[in-house]
Amino acid sequence: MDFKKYITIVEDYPKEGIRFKDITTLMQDGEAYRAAINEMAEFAKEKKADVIVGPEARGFVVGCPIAYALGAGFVPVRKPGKLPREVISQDYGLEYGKDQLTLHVDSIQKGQRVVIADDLLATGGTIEATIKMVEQLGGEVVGVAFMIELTYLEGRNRLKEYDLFSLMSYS
Ligand SMILES: O=P(O)(O)OC[C@H]1O[C@H](OP(=O)(O)OP(=O)(O)O)[C@H](O)[C@@H]1O
Ligand SMILES: Nc1ncnc2[nH]cnc12
Repeated sequence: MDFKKYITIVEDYPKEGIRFKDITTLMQDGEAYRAAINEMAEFAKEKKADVIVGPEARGFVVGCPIAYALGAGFVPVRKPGKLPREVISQDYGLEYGKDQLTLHVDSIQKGQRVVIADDLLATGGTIEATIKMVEQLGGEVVGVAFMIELTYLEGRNRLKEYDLFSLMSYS
């Protein structure tokens, strides 16, 4: 399937100079959404993932259906103040800002095989911060999966040690 035809590019959003890749037009098409998730789920299955970890908010849209397809658990990574119990946290930078991510301390068991899923890889800051937290809890990151990779931001260079899957890329 030509997934790119379902993505809408929005110029200068949320800041001037950013070409925003909007996945909502893919999600609203049932066939395209299912086909995209199925391909990502196939990768996670090959990696024998026990748990899928996804960062708020678009990582939920991608990570939850992958977890469901595999019968694996889903663990949310959230922005500060959103998880109700004890968390670990990690600062990170974005293509258009700076933030912090958090993860429940008891969400990953030592030695669990973890695939991290998100809609898009830009600078890699979000995923790098997520990986650090998963590893801090003793999880083994066996793969990282994205719908979209922005190759010009070279996020992949920060993830050299990890098996990376992306459905489509923009250069
Ligand atoms: O590779 P990076 O430079 O870290 O950028 C990619 C991240 O940016 C977006 O999330 P955003 O923080 O905008 O949050 P949202 O999913 O809540 O919209 C996107 O969903 C990725 O998680
Ligand atoms: N260009 C972009 N489009 C959509 N989401 C993003 N997250 C970071 N950069 C992005």
